[in-house]
Amino acid sequence: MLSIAGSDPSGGAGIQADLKSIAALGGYGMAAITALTAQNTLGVQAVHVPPAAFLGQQLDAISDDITIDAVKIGMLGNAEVIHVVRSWLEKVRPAVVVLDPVMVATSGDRLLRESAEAALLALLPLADLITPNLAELAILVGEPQAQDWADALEQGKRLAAATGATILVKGGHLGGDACPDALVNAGGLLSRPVVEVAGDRIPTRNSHGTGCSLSSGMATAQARLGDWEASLRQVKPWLTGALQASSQLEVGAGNGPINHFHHLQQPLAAGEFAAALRQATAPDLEAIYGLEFIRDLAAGTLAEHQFAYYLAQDAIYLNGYSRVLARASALAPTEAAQLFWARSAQQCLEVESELHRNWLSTRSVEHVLGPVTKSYVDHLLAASASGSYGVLVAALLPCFWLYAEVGKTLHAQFLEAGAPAAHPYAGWLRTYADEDFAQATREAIAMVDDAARKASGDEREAMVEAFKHSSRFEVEFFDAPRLHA
Ligand SMILES: Nc1ncnc2c1ncn2[C@@H]1O[C@H](COP(=O)(O)OP(=O)(O)O)[C@@H](O)[C@H]1O
Ligand SMILES: Cc1ncc(COP(=O)(O)OP(=O)(O)O)c(N)n1
Repeated sequence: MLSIAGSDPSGGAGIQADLKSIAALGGYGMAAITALTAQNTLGVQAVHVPPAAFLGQQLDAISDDITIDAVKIGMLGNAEVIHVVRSWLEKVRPAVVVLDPVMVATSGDRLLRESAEAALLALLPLADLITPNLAELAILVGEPQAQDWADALEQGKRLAAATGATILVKGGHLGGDACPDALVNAGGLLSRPVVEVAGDRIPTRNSHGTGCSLSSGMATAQARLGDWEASLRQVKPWLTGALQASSQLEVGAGNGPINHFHHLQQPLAAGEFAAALRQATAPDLEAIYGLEFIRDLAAGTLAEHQFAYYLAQDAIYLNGYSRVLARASALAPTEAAQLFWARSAQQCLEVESELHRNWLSTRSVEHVLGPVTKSYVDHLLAASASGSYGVLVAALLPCFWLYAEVGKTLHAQFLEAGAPAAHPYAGWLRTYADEDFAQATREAIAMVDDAARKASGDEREAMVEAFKHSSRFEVEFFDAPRLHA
């Protein structure tokens, strides 16, 4: 499979996207470079088109030696380059030619000189499949850009009639929840003149290189299947999955790339997921240490009514938390995990009753569900209703992890200060840094890590989200006495 296209050094579009797409769909990728761009996810900063004759040499070097099953043509840059590609196509006549008439990047930067549009038009009849986006389709038929899908299909029909090629009309730049694509050819090449393949619109900014990836994916699939409809039915779901999984990549600050290899997920090493969660929670841990409540608790200057509010909310929270722990036990995949979560649920209830017995019985405080406690428990209940064991235990983890870390730090500070007996919260600070709880926290982390290693990519993403939400609630929970006591 040969891509004749421009280079995108940020790896999202151009030949870099083409080679990834070809490999992802099982082809062997080759690339003849038409132009160099300096671009990233924010836009194109510069374009350099090397002498067109050198492109001719690249193309000849490939076709003189290697059988080419299919060609995808992308960015061409100028009329001289188009001329070289045209001569080479006429000479070699590859079995499959897909032409993505790249003119302007989504960022608005030109990738084809305006003066070369006529030369591009003349190249179109040499293609088997042309894959314009809505703006390119409009230019190629010399009309204003289609405002809806029906108009786009009509323009596709006119371009098919003018070129004799099959047109892949793309719904990427339409609004709405759906994102259809359609093959258009009235010449009897398809089962119907318009073959539409429906698709959901993925709500993401990471659409850099979708057009490149679709066209090279279509060329790769067509070389194997010899059927445009079957090719689109294979490539479109793959592309949708790549858009869906694009957030896993976190490349750049603008329109990021799609995740071409989403279906070949790398197995996670033991501890890798937990390490990523630890990193994700670092800002929340910092935020907790910066809270007035924590600083005053450590210094012994915390107002008693705030402490009492915290204890009362903790008791209410632990009751809800215990129920969700019991649900984790019910969903657990192994007996060891089932036992661990069930034991944790029981211990949680014991801590709750200890709170009432030893800490709350002597204080006058309202036992009313506070707003943060409610939101936090609601979030845990939603995670438990998700039906995913991984998502549920990821949501449960920050209560173990952040509490254990904060407890260890406050306890160490208390000891460093000589464990002053006159400290008003000495009794409470001594209970922090309990080794049994630290051990349970290590086990909970290992259980979440293990669940992530067995989870699908989507489920892992949902686990990270659930964990981050709970982690944020931990900050809010420690800050709630200041706001609501
Ligand atoms: N948000 C999205 N969700 C799902 N599919 C999309 C989305 N954006 C683009 N696509 C798909 O990506 C491919 C490229 O479409 P498009 O964005 O219109 O082209 P280009 O990248 O050339 O501007 C098409 O298959 C289109 O349906
Ligand atoms: C070198 C290069 N070629 C093509 C494009 C355009 O990519 P495309 O997939 O059409 O869409 P956007 O990346 O513009 O969203 C490019 N940017 N660079």
